[in-house]
Amino acid sequence: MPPLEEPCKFQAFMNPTFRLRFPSTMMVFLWALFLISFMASFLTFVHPAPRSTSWHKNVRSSAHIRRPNGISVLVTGAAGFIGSHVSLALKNRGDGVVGVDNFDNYYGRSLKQTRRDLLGLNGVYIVDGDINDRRLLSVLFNTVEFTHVMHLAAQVGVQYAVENPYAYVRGNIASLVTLLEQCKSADPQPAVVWASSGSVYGAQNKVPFSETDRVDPPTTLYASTKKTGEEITHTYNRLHGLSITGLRFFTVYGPWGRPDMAYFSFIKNILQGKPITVYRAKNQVDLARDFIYIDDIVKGCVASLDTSGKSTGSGGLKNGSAPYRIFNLGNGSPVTVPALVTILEENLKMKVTKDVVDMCGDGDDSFAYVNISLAERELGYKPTTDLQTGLGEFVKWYLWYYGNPLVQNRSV
Ligand SMILES: O=C(O)[C@H]1O[C@H](OP(=O)(O)OP(=O)(O)OC[C@H]2O[C@@H](n3ccc(=O)[nH]c3=O)[C@H](O)[C@@H]2O)[C@H](O)[C@@H](O)[C@@H]1O
Repeated sequence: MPPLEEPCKFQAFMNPTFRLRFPSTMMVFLWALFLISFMASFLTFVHPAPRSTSWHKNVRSSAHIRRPNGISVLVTGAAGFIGSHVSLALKNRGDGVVGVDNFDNYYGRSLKQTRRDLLGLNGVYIVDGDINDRRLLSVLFNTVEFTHVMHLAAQVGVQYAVENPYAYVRGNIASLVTLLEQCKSADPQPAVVWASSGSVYGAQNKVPFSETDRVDPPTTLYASTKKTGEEITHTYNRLHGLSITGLRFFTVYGPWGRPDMAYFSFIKNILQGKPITVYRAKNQVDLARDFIYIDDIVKGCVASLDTSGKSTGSGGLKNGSAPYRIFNLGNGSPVTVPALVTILEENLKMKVTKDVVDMCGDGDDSFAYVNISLAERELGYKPTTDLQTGLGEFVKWYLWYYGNPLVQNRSV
């Protein structure tokens, strides 16, 4: 330590204009005090400290279990399409449910805020936060002893990945690891059920897709992040004893759905008298999807939670093997996009102009046809809503929620 009167080495690099005379001990103390308080207030702003008393009260009340042998679930992405439906179903049967959602504006916030408000009326509290925030997760897990985590938060959308690839790394990989790290360290550890994706099957020719098939190569970045998620969760199962169930959702649709998806954007254009774009695969083959109604997906999610088995680790160390499962959740009956459009036209009693565009390359999976026998056997999963009925329910909801522009001349 140089003698006090000698200017310390650090000052040799400071801009002469701001070079200070070597401060007295009191000055050093005051500077240090200032810097500590500045950093503390900055961190409080950027990383909010544990919430207020009312925040804890809301979280605890929302997590309260009201049925014998009920479960207490943290639902990530709870303001999302599937997340909001699953949260309500769990709450209605008497489970404890706490949601967390970052309310990102991928497809606008207002629909998410409305879903949040409706869940609030049903006793489900959604924390406005990002699961990449380790402090927030730590506070949540110190406030509630979650038995399960239903991880539905993700950056979704197949095409958007081309525009904003970084959102998929942060939303589907970084956030998954942050969440799993918290689950690993929790005592007791929760069981984890999370949203993988049917798109992991990529350009596979063997149909119908089965869980035992090799899943590569994925054809989109979105699918790659979901496939990576399956590898990462497998690691946390083997190393730390987390019970993991991955659900490969296919094309989920229904009331309160996602405006970025085809069925949703189609109805908007039809009602506004605008044309729609119908993509076709190479060789002018119609694209087909395994459309699955939201109520059937909710049953699959709840059954996965109920059969998850227990995580075995404590303090991050594994004590025996824990279940690792993957299930296809679809309908098992692919429908082409033109057929979907026809059903919408019949429901609306309107015709739409279709701009048919042939896709170049592998920017999308042309065909999705799924084998759901494993979920049927292990989860008692049985889809009951066909596309005609499901789309009818969606159209009714859409006209109720947005109003019918042909009637009220309201814009969506
Ligand atoms: O199966 C899945 O895992 C994925 O299903 C959907 O992805 P996708 O099937 O591509 O759903 P849409 O974006 O609604 O597209 C459905 C079909 O309509 C086609 N499409 C889409 C938009 C459009 O304007 N025209 C059109 O023909 C797409 O190419 C696709 O074949 C969801 O958006 C993903 O989050 C989900 O992970």
